[in-house]
Amino acid sequence: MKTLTPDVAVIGAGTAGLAAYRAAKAAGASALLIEGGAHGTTCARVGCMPSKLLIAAAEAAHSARHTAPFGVHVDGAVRIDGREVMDRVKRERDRFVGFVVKGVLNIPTEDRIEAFAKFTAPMELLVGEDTIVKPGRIVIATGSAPAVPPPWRALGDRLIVNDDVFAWDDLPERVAVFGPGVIGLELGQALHRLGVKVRLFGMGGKVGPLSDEAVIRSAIGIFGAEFPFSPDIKGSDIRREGDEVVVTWTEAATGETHTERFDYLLAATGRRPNLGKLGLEHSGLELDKQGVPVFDPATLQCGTHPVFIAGDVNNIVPLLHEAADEGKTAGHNAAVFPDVVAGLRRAPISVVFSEPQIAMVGKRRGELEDGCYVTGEVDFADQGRSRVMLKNAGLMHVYADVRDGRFLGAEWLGPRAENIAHLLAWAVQQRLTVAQMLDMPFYHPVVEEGLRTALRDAAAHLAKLGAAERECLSCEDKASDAN
Ligand SMILES: Cc1cc2nc3c(=O)[nH]c(=O)nc-3n(C[C@H](O)[C@H](O)[C@H](O)COP(=O)(O)OP(=O)(O)OC[C@H]3O[C@@H](n4cnc5c(N)ncnc54)[C@H](O)[C@@H]3O)c2cc1C
Ligand SMILES: NC(=O)c1ccc[n+]([C@@H]2O[C@H](COP(=O)([O-])OP(=O)(O)OC[C@H]3O[C@@H](n4cnc5c(N)ncnc54)[C@H](O)[C@@H]3O)[C@@H](O)[C@H]2O)c1
Repeated sequence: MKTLTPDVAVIGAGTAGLAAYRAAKAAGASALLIEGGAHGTTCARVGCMPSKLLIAAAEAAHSARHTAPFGVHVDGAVRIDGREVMDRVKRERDRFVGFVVKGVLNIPTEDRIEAFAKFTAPMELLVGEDTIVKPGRIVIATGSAPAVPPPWRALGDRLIVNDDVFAWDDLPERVAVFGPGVIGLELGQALHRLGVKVRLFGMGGKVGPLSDEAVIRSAIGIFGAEFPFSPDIKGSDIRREGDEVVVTWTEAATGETHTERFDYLLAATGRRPNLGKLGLEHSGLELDKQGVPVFDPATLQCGTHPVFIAGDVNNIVPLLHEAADEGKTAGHNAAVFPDVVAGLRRAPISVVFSEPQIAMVGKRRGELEDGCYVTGEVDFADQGRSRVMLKNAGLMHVYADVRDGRFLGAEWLGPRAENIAHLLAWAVQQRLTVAQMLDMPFYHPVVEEGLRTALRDAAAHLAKLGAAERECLSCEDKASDAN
């Protein structure tokens, strides 16, 4: 048995772990990076990048099929070669993974171990079978994994998750996608556009990360018009017959029961932190009800222990740029412990790469208190530039503080949302008011003119408020931490 005593041990060489390792080293600590699975990060191997590659192929197919309204006709069938689609997805994915792996291989060999780590005592890790690590500080950056309802395991190899999709050599014929969250929506729509027979199933009528009911209704209408979408089912029965998955479900809205057969069930029903095999019961850390160590979201420190937790595993905001920021905070704080500092927290931003795209910035509608904000709206159906491009679908809601007109956040689906989301997130971070945003330039004709319509609508609502409504003493605290 070998014993190592680095200043900092980082468990997990994903986006957060790599950032933590680099930050710890930059702050002058010795650091050990421990990776139990494949190098290359979730984002590059089975997450952000392969999903966007699949979506890009789907967009190409969709565009090719929808030229006629412009008077442009593609004579002959649009043919999708599933093998070629998957070949490009995997080739390009491997290229992205290759860059990450190259970066890992540049880390000195004495600074990395390839084996799973688990706590055997507070501040003691067993790594693999023959190494004990007794570090001064620990960063937990073990990421997350799909949360699959246990009864579905009976489907055997007909049950798949996102990782399996990106291992396909060819596209299947029929896939039941469960979970209309971010992953289910992105992959479900892409597969549909690539000619796979898809039905997207949800429970409770939610879509993606949206919390604004009007925007959710718009999303259900738009996606439901494009592919079979059952956003709110109850009483489903899922079983395997031969190589088929047979799904029987009841639509909550109509009470109608249906049965359909598929080749696979893709579980996109959420993700949960990778903590199960970490031996946290030996760590001395206080755990919350979900079994996640209790930690300070600013410093990422777990209680008063010299242990930090970063990335998807802490379940704050499971997004790539957040994992990178948190990794940096955790690694730096581990190196300088006990002089820990609050890390950078940027304005919230998230984008779903469906079409239309969904985006959210700043405060979600569900986080705002009634009476404390006004809503400005634009429907993209009549928005000039969107109509020109025949991308005129979607609804945007922007929220502004009743007291000072400060822009609080937005939820929407619509064209070019990935770009507009950045303008708006920057506005949130700069604490701009709606009036200040309306003083900024808007070119013509651009989709951003739709945003201006929503901001003008919010400004009009603000102008109508009386002095008492503006005072809104009840929402003082909520609004002050809107950033
Ligand atoms: C399909 C999909 C699409 C996505 N698309 C986007 C997107 O478009 N934009 C976006 O911002 N985010 C997206 N995400 C989310 C993003 O991928 C994650 O937020 C990010 O990868 C999290 O990084 P991480 O470092 O926390 O975890 P990971 O990259 O998963 O790293 C954790 C590492 O820890 C290792 N590990 C686990 N347990 C142990 C142990 N006990 N010992 C040693 N090592 C261990 C794992 O093997 C893994 O390598 C997507 C996710 C998925 C699944
Ligand atoms: N574009 C992006 O930035 C991007 C893309 C993919 C993933 N991600 C990250 O990955 C995280 C996980 O994504 P996800 O889509 O797995 O989770 P999610 O939490 O976004 O969605 C899970 C969905 O599954 C539904 N659900 C749960 N159990 C169900 C059941 N039995 N039947 C039907 N529906 C059920 C939930 O109601 C929810 O709508 C996201 O929160 C996001 O942070 C980001």
